Amino acid sequence: MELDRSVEIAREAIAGGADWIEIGTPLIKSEGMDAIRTMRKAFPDRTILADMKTVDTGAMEVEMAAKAGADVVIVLGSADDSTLLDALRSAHKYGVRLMADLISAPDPVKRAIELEALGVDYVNVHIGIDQQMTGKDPVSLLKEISERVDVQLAVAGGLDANSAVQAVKAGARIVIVGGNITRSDNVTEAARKIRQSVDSPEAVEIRNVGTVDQEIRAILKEVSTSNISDAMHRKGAMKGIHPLVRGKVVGTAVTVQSFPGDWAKTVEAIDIAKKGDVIVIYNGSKDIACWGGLATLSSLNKGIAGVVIEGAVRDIDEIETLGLPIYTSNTVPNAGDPKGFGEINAEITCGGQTVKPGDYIVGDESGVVVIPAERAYELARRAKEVNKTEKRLFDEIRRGGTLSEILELKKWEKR
Ligand SMILES: O=C([C@H](O)CO)[C@H](O)[C@H](O)COP(=O)(O)O
Repeated sequence: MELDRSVEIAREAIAGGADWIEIGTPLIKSEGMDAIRTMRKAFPDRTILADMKTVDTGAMEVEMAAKAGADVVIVLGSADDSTLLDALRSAHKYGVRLMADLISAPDPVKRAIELEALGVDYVNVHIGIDQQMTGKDPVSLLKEISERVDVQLAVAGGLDANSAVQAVKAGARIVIVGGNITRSDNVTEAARKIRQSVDSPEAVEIRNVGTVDQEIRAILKEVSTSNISDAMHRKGAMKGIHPLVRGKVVGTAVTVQSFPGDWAKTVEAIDIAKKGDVIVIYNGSKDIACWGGLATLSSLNKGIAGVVIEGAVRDIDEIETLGLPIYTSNTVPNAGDPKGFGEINAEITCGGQTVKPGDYIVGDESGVVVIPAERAYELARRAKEVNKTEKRLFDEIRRGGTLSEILELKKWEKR
């Protein structure tokens, strides 16, 4: 099934204008050389690129890929020269071309010059998927390398219609696109967009993604708390906190440590919070409210994005009319008194999660997740990848079949 799905995705990508089919390393690891054989058979006229990521026994791995039907084989650029030279001998013997991949090479510019001298057919300027999640992209490196070598350059690393144009302008002859085509819910359309932008770069308007914070917020608005929790290896979700008023919340935390029934700090936090912040409160009592309608209206006046409370809320009818998204563990009619104990913007625990001021908080109909500020960009990007994969799966299930069939659940159960 894994292979059937890949063939189908490749077919849809070709319909959108893809020239080459790259067989990615994960598919090769999962299915072995059969992945190459199957693609060769399905697409006899296409160039098949086998991403072997060979780091040793260059000759043997190139031979295997060539005999299975590859036209171009990827060897790691950071492999020893002896591996590259033997891979080249094998490539010449079996009539395939060699692409050296600069992924994680310590000095990629120097290595590109060396690889050209060794005689590889292509050098791939590649930022790996994990590196992409930390904000790296291949285009600036590509510019630098293209000024120093004449060998044909390929580029890969999270490219979309926008960055593919920049890559072509920076000197790429081959544009390798993975997730932005294969995980799309409309593979043909996604491939067509990339094709158009590569063919007519002048027609593409280069968009500005803004500050890192703006980019994080924009991505988090697109994804769900479930996507984020998956990206965090199932962590990050608050326990026992549920949506009270419908609506999505994305913002940075202003934290409040307060004590049962004491609503002074919870309300003072509204004055400290800035537009777009989320107030996150630990109150410690599910039986006395520390938040109500007047606090909610005050929050709306300040542009606060939402409120998360481990504790109790009252004035629910008013709050529903006001519409500020609130997540809480309980509702009661009775409030306590403003005594002034507690702290604003200290590290707290809310819903079983540690929350620091400035952490990103996302709430939706499923609940609330906390994203540590120092990993927010990476986790937002990873959540976006989860979201893309799910969209693709939705599309496949809509065509018929079931989730376990499509994922081959039985095959991948732990043994
Ligand atoms: O080579 C790749 C990666 O290392 C996993 O094997 C990808 O095919 C390559 O990065 C292209 O995919 P995207 O980065 O998702 O465009």
